[in-house]
Amino acid sequence: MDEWRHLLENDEQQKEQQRVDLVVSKIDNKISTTEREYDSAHSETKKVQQNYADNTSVNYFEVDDRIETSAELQQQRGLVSRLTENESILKNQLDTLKDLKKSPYFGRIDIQDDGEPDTEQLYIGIASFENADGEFLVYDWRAPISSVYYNGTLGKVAYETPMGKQETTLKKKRQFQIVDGKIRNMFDTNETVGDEMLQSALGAQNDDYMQNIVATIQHEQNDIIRDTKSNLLVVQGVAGSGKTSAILQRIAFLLYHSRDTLEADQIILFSPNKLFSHYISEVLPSLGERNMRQVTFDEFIDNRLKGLNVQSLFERYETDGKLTNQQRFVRSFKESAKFMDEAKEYCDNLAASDIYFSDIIFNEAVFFSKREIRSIFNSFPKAAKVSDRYLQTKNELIKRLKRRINRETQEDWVNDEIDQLSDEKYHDLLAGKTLGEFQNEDAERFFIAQKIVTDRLRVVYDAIFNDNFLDAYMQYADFLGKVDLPQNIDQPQWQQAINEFNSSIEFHSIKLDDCAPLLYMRDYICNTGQNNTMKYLFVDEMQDYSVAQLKYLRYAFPQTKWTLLGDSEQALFKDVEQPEEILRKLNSAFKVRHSRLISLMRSYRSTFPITTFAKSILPNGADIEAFNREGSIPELILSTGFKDGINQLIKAITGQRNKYGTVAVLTKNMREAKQVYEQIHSQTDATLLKDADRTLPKGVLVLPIYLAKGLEFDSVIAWDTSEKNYPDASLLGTLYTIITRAMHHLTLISIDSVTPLISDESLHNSQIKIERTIS
Ligand SMILES: Nc1ncnc2c1ncn2[C@@H]1O[C@H](COP(=O)(O)OP(=O)(O)OP(=O)(O)O)[C@@H](O)[C@H]1O
Repeated sequence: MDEWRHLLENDEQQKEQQRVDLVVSKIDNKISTTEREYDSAHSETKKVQQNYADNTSVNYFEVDDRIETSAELQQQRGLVSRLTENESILKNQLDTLKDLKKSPYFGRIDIQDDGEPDTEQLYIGIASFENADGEFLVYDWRAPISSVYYNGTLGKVAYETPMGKQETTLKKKRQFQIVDGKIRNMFDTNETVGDEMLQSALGAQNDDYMQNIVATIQHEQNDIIRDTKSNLLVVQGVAGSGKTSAILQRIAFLLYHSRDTLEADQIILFSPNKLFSHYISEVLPSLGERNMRQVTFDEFIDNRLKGLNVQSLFERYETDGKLTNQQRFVRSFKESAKFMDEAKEYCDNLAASDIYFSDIIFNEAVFFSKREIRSIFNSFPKAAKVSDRYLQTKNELIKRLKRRINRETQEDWVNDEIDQLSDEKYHDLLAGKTLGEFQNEDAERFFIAQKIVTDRLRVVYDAIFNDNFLDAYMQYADFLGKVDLPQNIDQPQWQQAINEFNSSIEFHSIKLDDCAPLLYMRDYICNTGQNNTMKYLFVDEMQDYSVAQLKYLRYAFPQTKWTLLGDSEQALFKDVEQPEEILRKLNSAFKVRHSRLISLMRSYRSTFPITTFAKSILPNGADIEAFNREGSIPELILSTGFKDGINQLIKAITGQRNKYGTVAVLTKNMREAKQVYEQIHSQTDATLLKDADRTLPKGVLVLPIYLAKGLEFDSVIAWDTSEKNYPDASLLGTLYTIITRAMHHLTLISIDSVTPLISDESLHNSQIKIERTIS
């Protein structure tokens, strides 16, 4: 009987292979024609570019000729950019076709619509592919019907289309693993996506880059990927549950779903660190899409507070010792939605006399005094919004500057300067004007004089344009002095916080908790800092953001739909907050309609024994579902003192390095990472990773956990999980995050007695293998 089934299966596989061969040959033909189109597009672009280059060097000094040339050049420039765009579209098509050729599809569904006599077979791959008659040989995984593959079990199924919900009957679901045009594996399944496929995807060794998960997307991940209705989508997912994978697939999905209205650079992702940005950078290109914008919160803030040394979240981890209760209250007040609301209210009610205007200085003298600026502000109706009055003040300052420029053109120094201009410089200043355009010589001279004075006074213009006439730091300090304090904060503690703010500003630096409210106040008064072109905003590791920071992002990107992802258990150096609580806070802070919380409880990254151990250290760990992948039990090495610990570490590294491509030694902070690195680098090929690093080398890596957020490694060694180093629950998230970076193997090294965060129960239940060194 078994033999009979085997023969049948073989027969089926042969038939499927024939189809793969056919599709591959059609893809091959398409590749050839696209290559020809690409070559001719490329030579066309080169020809036009050459022509453009030849033309830019002619007739430079004759004003009249230059105008003519410039119109012609503009036309050519437009042509070059159209041709380059066409060329890059063809190049993308070629890349996608080449990927398709290797593995044209990964799924097949057989469906039968009501009333139809036959079933239809649809094949699903990373992109669609049609034959010459317009028949789909491969359907894009994002097409409406493809959702059936990810969601449905056999029988009646429904799927969303642009025309509304459709129903059909799913008769068969088949999965393929096709490598270089050959079917390696195929099987029919009734599950969402069979476990065998997942096993093989997850069992692979870590790569430098994250892989797309298109062939094995799970049902609950599919909900995240295909959600187009929520304005605020919050994903709480346990470590390794595929949050990051799901949002990258979601971005690819959105780009497909709204391809006429959405561009990749209208999507922005806030990522936890620069290594992470690099790690995920290949997922979208592997799906044939361009990458979205990516930025870390630190980079974003740095860019907006130029000239100040902004404390990063990482510096905060490193420098903050244990906070007193009062310090914690101050921080959480500054990070709250209430504080931001108070800041807004303060700004809305500012009278002219309350605003900290600054003089605009030119050549060490006052050009516009703060008194003048304040009286301009005061001249606009008091009923108007402060930001409107401010904007009108800005416009008035620009008007006055222009008048000053016109007056200044009559001055002797300007005439002297014009007389000394070389012909070449003179023509440069005329840029774009023909001599005949001026009524007379005086008009021409006035035009040149205006240019010279404008150039000279550019600093004043820039000061107005960049809002330097508002002293945002003083304004913020004034707000700090006036805000209503919550009951739990003592006045002297608050005064100390104000003093600290003032003295750090004197040294051109600012603490992280002051950044969001200060920027918000400055931008809100000045009517700036808003980007209206972004349509989607994603925040990964949302538990690392304060509500105040998220509120500022909300202000900065007002037109965006939000997707926030995180894991409340992975909060570093702070207490855990429940996801429902986070959503409640965000809902009330943002006042959005259509918000949704999705929880992912299944963890895919680590082997079963590692996830089982990770669960055991969390109070609610039992809710986490471990994906069933075999592996060895995590090891705990109890060393006797630092020196012994380092010896054990070197031994563990050597053992792991024989088996795996990457072994990461993860520490609590940078200080420890440096200390460990110093001790081991002469005996291992270790690399110490720092804040600014953007790429992940292979081999042995030593890094603090905050740089490893969102990443994963074949083998992880957690450094010094001792009682001394992890004394209480405030470090539970840190330890949990370290443990869950491991894909295949986990070792913990503890100097003397182990942290109480690892319970006796897990030690006794053989969830971890203990080794003691003998001194
Ligand atoms: N459906 C899937 N198919 C194949 N692999 C998957 C799937 N879902 C997740 N994975 C794999 O599991 C690992 C963890 O995924 P990912 O990094 O997206 O999780 P995460 O929830 O963002 O993790 P963390 O919060 O711990 O950083 C990755 O290697 C990813 O490729």
